[in-house]
Amino acid sequence: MSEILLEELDHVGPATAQKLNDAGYNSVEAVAVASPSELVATAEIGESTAAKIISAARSAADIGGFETGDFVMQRRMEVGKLRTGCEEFDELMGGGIETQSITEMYGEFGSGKTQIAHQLAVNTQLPKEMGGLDGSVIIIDTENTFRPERIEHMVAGLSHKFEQDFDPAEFLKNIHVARAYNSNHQILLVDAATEMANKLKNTDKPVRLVIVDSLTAHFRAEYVGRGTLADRQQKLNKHLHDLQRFGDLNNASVIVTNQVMSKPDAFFGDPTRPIGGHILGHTATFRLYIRKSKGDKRIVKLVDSPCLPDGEAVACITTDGLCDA
Ligand SMILES: Nc1ncnc2c1ncn2[C@@H]1O[C@H](COP(=O)(O)OP(=O)(O)OP(=O)(O)O)[C@@H](O)[C@H]1O
Repeated sequence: MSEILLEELDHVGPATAQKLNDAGYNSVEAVAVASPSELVATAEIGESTAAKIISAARSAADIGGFETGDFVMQRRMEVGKLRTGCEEFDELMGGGIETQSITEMYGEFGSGKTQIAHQLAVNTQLPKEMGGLDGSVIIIDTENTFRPERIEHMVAGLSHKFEQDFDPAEFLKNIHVARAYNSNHQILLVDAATEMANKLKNTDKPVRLVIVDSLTAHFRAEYVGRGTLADRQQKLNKHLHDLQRFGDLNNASVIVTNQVMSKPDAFFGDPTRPIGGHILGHTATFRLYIRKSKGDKRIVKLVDSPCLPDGEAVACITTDGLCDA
């Protein structure tokens, strides 16, 4: 990320910098990739000023351009796989949840998205030979669903599974949780996450997982009605790009949850369509549709992945956490 502040750009005075900040454009990069009409609408500045600001931001920003295939290959070779605790689920994902990718879990209320997210927050901390990423975790919690007790249960579950004494307190110490109070706050927390990740970068527990649970709840509550759809998608899109960048820079997995509409008759179209619609579909690299089955069983369906066949896995959610059915 560039060290240059917005107010240091040509054509940006303190008042405009403040407006841009309030609208969620808090870095030179964010402005550089915005469109003039976006800035006009959100920061209340004229079209020609907007264009000048964007052009200044583009010259100043540290925006990645082209890179050679061997470099891309090298980065791909560093991709880690985070095991879920359920073998069938891991197989479905080609060995586990990938780092440097966004994995979206969508499903109805109570389908188990938050439970799986908790389990991944625990597993990430395990050493690689146990299926973890030897890292720490950042959770952006939008609905107050993080439960430290569940982490304790799941760590106890791992102790049974690996016949080894894991200390739940140690696991809790490596999970950094922030409540997001609205969508703008949620977007800003990715910057805070970047700061945290930079701090932990050279420790023995660098950040290897970021969870946004729920990705879409605030956006859905704040942008109501068809007229606001474009704005909502634009903001969500920016947020997802920030998250993807975070994943790339930190070799971290990004998990986002998304509730699907549960009252089919109240909406148009397929009731199981996730809320973010098209933009989310194209940005999330792996999309998992989670649904409840009999008892504690859950069906995990992989939907359009770039390099894996679509398919389904059955997993169980128990007090000890996620396990084989
Ligand atoms: N301690 C536990 N032991 C066993 N199962 C549990 C436990 N806690 C929660 N569950 C299971 O997880 C379900 C809740 O799942 P979860 O909160 O992950 O849903 P969600 O998909 O995140 O829903 P929402 O969209 O409302 O956030 C419960 O209905 C229950 O079946």
